Amino acid sequence: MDVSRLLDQMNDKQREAVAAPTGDMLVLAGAGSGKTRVLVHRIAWLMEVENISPYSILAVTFTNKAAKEMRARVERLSGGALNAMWIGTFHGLAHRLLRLHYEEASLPQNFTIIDSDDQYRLVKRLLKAMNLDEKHCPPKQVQWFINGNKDEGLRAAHVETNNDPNQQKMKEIYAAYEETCQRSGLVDFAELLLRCFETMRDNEELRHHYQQRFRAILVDEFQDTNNIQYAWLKLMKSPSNSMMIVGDDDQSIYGWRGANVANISKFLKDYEGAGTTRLEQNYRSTSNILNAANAVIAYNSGRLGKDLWTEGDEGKKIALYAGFNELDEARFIVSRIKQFFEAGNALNDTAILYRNNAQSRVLEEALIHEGLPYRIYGGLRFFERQEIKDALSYLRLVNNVIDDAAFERVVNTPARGLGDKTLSNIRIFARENNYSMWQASEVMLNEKRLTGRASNALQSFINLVNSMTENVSQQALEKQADSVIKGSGLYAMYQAEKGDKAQARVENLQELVTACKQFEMPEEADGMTPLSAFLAHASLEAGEGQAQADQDAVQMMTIHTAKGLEFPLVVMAGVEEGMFPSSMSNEEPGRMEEERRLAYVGMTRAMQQLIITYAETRRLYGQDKYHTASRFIREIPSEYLEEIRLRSQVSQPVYNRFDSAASHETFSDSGFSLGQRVSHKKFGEGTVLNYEGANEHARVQVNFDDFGTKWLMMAYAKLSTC
Ligand SMILES: Nc1ncnc2c1ncn2[C@@H]1O[C@H](COP(=O)(O)OP(=O)(O)OP(=O)(O)O)[C@@H](O)[C@H]1O
Ligand SMILES: [Mg+2]
Repeated sequence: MDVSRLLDQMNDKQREAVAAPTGDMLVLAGAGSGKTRVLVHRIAWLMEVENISPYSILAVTFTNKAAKEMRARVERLSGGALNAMWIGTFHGLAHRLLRLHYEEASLPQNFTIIDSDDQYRLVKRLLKAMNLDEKHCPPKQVQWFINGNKDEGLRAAHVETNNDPNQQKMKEIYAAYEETCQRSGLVDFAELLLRCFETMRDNEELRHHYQQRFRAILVDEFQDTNNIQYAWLKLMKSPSNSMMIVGDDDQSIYGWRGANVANISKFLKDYEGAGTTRLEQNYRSTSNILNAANAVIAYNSGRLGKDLWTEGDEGKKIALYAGFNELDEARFIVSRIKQFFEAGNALNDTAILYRNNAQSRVLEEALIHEGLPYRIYGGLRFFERQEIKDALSYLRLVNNVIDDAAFERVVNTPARGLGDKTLSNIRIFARENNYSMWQASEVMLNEKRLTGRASNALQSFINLVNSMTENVSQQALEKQADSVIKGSGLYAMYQAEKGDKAQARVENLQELVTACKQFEMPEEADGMTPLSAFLAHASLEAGEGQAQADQDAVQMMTIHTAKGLEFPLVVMAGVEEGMFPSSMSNEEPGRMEEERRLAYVGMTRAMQQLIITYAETRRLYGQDKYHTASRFIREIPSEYLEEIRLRSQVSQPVYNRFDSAASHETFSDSGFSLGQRVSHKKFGEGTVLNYEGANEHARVQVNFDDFGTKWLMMAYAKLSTC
């Protein structure tokens, strides 16, 4: 049997781990040192050398994408399909076990999995049934409470309330929620893990069966396991099987969701015979990138300590660009990606990483503008996001009340007590009389065809849209968006919710106002109102840009989503204080160090080139905010950095150390530069935001104090400096 290929292209330490005698083992190593590669080769080794059947292997990883990739890599190495092998995420594997053993788990055979939105709705219904006010018990907070306890393995009956009335109330709701789910056969994500754990814990026969079946358990990204996941792994473990865990304490980035990096030391304590292998050579990144990342993470305390080095080339320095604003930043990023692409690289090899999903919008627009296809992972494109579609639907109604799709979407969002029955009556009446839903509603109200409650709810919706139409249609576009988002109750609805998802929705709504502010009327919009031109832009954009399934495309995602992946060119965008680290990281102990680990994860995704950008002013929540470079940039020794600066004729206010020479990219020969104050005969004074083209084709974008943002032809604009 030739197993040398399993040890090819491996250093001594890696080989040691792949070919170790069976036993428990920890591989603790920094980014790009080949942990995942070792794990994949170890699986093949166990099958071929230790004669362990694929049926007896259990491999766990963090995302479905990673699980799929891992299976493909093992199958390639061992040359055949391995259907009997269990590879999956914790949730996926727990689901599989519960389907197989629903009886032991006390679940109906056809139990239903509910996602976070379903869970939210269920909690809301429950609160109503219990006569509890959502103001005092916000549904998101209830969800947070339930899931947090489940992640710690606590049922309602186990929750300690310390006689705190608030906690007691939460506990009561949790108990009622458990009862409802059990009665209706519903299982939420946290329940998958907890129920699976309990089933294995309480059923000795079943536990023994799996302990014997799974002779080898392997876990990737172990640093992000939470307590219930670790407890479940422990149940699967017996003295006769072995467990290999690989991880990196410096890449633990899910603490905010209950992940517990201390599980690594717990593992070593729980399994005393476990050996530890440290991999220290990085094969992914150039030495400039790696040294910079090492320097940043060195600012954290309490690390398990690792030395990471590379034999790789020094490579290019990390390019650092300070955009004048977020538009300038996006334009720079896209131009660099274009250069990389034109030099013969694939777009698939480029990734733009950001801290929050809301940051994608400006980048998406810049990519579309340049005709570069892109793909967003782990999230929807901006104009397809639920809250954005809700807000746009209100704007669509303001623009045109007979828009039925918009009507249907928001007539009961936020909830105003309109039931399915009433809506279906309106639909039927509209169809029979060839009315739009809006017209049908008005007629039905006039003719008193609806019951009191439904009629009040519908009337309040009609009044709301009417008053929006009257009050806002004369305002500037971004004012219209702002009034509609607030007036509709959407903003308040998401703001009242707790949790990161709701927070992201609030940010996205604010970003929509910014999008309106930055919107420029295209030439073909002649005669259209700004609102209808913007709505056309939003729906066109929703259908544009996003790449086809296997099309070469720029990869866009949050840094969290990029964990474990690698790309030749990585751009980290929006690396500013307040954005990254996020402004909330000062509030909770340990959050700042978690943000720094996130910076480390982001930087170490880059193989050949890393570009870090930030914007000195950023329009956030409708206001221009001055930002300074992130502390993480300042933590990179300057020898690894190259600041991208071109000539400039104006000096900027000094916001940070990179501004000392204050020379933003300028457009040659025009005599103007970004950020400069200029004056126009008709529009008055403003600030230069952007430019494109050259000579007689040059266009300049100016944000006029009284007229908003406009693109002007340089040749005709006759701008003067102020
Ligand atoms: N001995 C080796 N020789 C050549 N290339 C290697 C070697 N070991 C790993 N690599 C390559 O280095 C890159 C990083 O490996 P891998 O993704 O396994 O690292 P990792 O430690 O899992 O990283 P992360 O912490 O980001 O998950 C991959 O492209 C891999 O193929
Ligand atoms: Mg990995």
